[in-house]
Amino acid sequence: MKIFSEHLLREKVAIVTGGGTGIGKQIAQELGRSGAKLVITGRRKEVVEATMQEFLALGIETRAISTDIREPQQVQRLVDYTVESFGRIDILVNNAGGQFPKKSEEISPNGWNAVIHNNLNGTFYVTQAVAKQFIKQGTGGAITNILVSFLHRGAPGIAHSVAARNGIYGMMRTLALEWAKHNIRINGIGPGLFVTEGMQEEMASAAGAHFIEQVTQDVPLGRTGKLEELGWLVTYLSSPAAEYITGEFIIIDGGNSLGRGLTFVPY
Ligand SMILES: CCCCC/C=C/C(=O)SCCNC(=O)CCNC(=O)[C@H](O)C(C)(C)COP(=O)(O)OP(=O)(O)OC[C@H]1O[C@@H](n2cnc3c(N)ncnc32)[C@H](O)[C@@H]1OP(=O)(O)O
Ligand SMILES: NC(=O)C1=CN([C@@H]2O[C@H](COP(=O)(O)OP(=O)(O)OC[C@H]3O[C@@H](n4cnc5c(N)ncnc54)[C@H](OP(=O)(O)O)[C@@H]3O)[C@@H](O)[C@H]2O)C=CC1
Repeated sequence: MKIFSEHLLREKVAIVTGGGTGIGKQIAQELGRSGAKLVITGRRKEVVEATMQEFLALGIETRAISTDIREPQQVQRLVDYTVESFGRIDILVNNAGGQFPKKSEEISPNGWNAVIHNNLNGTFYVTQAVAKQFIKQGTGGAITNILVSFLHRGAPGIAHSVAARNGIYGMMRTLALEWAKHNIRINGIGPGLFVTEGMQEEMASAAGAHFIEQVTQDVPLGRTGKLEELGWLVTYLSSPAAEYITGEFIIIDGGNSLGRGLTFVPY
């Protein structure tokens, strides 16, 4: 379904980290269908290049480059490549990330650091490099961080990831204040359960075959999310329609984080 005009983001240039797979791919596609030129990135070159070919076939102007967001030099290369390709940057989606489920008493120091480094440090490196380009351009820009629905509630089994995402949340609120004078907006969204290959490999395989069914039972709207629903939300936040929104966190989880509600209903 097409919600937004193909002209909404015309002449805008967007970087999507982790844009070769799953949620990032769908967000990139929706930004592209709304007129943005795309640079998609991830560690696996063959994955981002295959996705680029799919987007080019849809008529979306796309470039792909491999980047490990944990490496500041590679991140700067991503920014330089985007500016060389399209002349500017207007939109950043920090989607790359993830974790492995593990009881907290069993997470090794190295495992803890790996998840913090990938999610929190990596997101800062990309955000800082792109914001410097926004400031240089004098155009402002829109940044959206893909966080998790249980950011404030907590989630047993992934303490490292919840800690890292809360770190991003604190960073995001601070940068919204610091960079408002440059008209840089920075927001976050918290997806509930969206079925992707990555999610199934990392979460469902560790948590058991019924993980998805079990989580879905707790979702008031009775289903998992559709990937395009994330694409629409990020497109909105990246667009002029959201020009007065910054530092905000929006949960998109079918009501899952509301819990089951009161068991007593007064009617
Ligand atoms: C209700 C809603 C639920 C929704 C929940 C959310 C779902 C999602 O987020 S879906 C996203 C799916 N994709 C991912 O999660 C990607 C996951 N992978 C990564 O992000 C990275 O691979 C990494 C950060 C987890 C690890 O990166 P890396 O630094 O390359 O890892 P190393 O191999 O060097 O290992 C370092 C350290 O971490 C331990 N470790 C790594 N993976 C695992 C694992 N799967 N299980 C257990 N431990 C792991 C590894 O053992 C190392 O520690 P030491 O052994 O102590 O050296
Ligand atoms: N699916 C879900 O239900 C939910 C997902 N999320 C979050 O949404 C995001 C996308 O998840 P999803 O699409 O499901 O899973 P994926 O595993 O498909 O997405 C992770 C993406 O991030 C990229 N990536 C990971 N580490 C790095 C790195 N160091 N440098 C560059 N790219 C990296 C991966 O590419 P590569 O391996 O090639 O580097 C991959 O494209 C993640 O941050 C996830 O935690 C949040 C809530 C729920």
